[in-house]
Amino acid sequence: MFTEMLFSGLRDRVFSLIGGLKMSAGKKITICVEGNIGSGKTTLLDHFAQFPEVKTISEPVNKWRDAGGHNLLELMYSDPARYSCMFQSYVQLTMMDNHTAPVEKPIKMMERSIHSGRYCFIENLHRGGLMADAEYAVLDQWFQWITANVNVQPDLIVYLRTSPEVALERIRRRSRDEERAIPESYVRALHELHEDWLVRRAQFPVPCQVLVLDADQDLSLLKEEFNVRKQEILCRSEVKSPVKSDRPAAASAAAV
Ligand SMILES: Nc1ncnc2c1ncn2[C@@H]1O[C@H](COP(=O)(O)OP(=O)(O)OP(=O)(O)O)[C@@H](O)[C@H]1O
Repeated sequence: MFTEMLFSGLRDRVFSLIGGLKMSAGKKITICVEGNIGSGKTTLLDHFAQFPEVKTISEPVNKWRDAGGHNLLELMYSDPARYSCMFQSYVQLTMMDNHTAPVEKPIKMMERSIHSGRYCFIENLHRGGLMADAEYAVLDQWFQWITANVNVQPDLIVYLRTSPEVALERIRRRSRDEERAIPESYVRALHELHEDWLVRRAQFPVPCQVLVLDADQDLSLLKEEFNVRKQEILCRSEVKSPVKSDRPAAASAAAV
């Protein structure tokens, strides 16, 4: 028991040292926070914003609510069949912007990624009959081009895993104007797509290691877990029970 503790302590120190060396060699780390609507992504980012080595890029939804004076989120929910392709093309642009934004600090932590846009949201709209085949094909070709030519590769995904019931309850409680009409089926379908992608790995590639956190727990307890697992979340120690990447190291996208 004592030897085990000593060994795991030593191992964490080694990983932390490697993380430190990676950063001191100028390699910046990007962490993407994923999870269903209402899973607590902004809470996690707000929590980590206090650390001097972390630059957070949170609430991309604010950009979607004010794109050149247009609330694209509202348009999308008011008539998804008409506006979801336009909306998702803007999401891809804003996500690519966030992935490539230069930061001074060693760690960039961003809310969502271009990957969840494609594998969860675009997929959901197309499967649900709200996006035409041709629109889906064009968005997919943009996605394939971007992931092959631009560095949108995260080092770690932190997946805030909720049950659809908890996500729905949080969405109802915060009552964001545009989200009032979200059907329960939409949140359930998004849950299944996050699970397919990040846990079951049923259909789409996972671009990096995944750390899964139980985000059904009360947000104050979740914040305690953020503290306890800070080293793992910041890529400084080995991720316990990770979901591993599908992407061979050599296949990662070229840097821009
Ligand atoms: N590709 C997309 N990526 C993210 N959100 C999208 C996308 N397409 C549509 N949306 C909508 O944007 C809104 C924001 O959802 P998102 O989960 O990104 O943030 P959030 O709910 O504020 O996060 P949290 O509550 O976990 O902090 C939701 O209404 C969601 O349905």
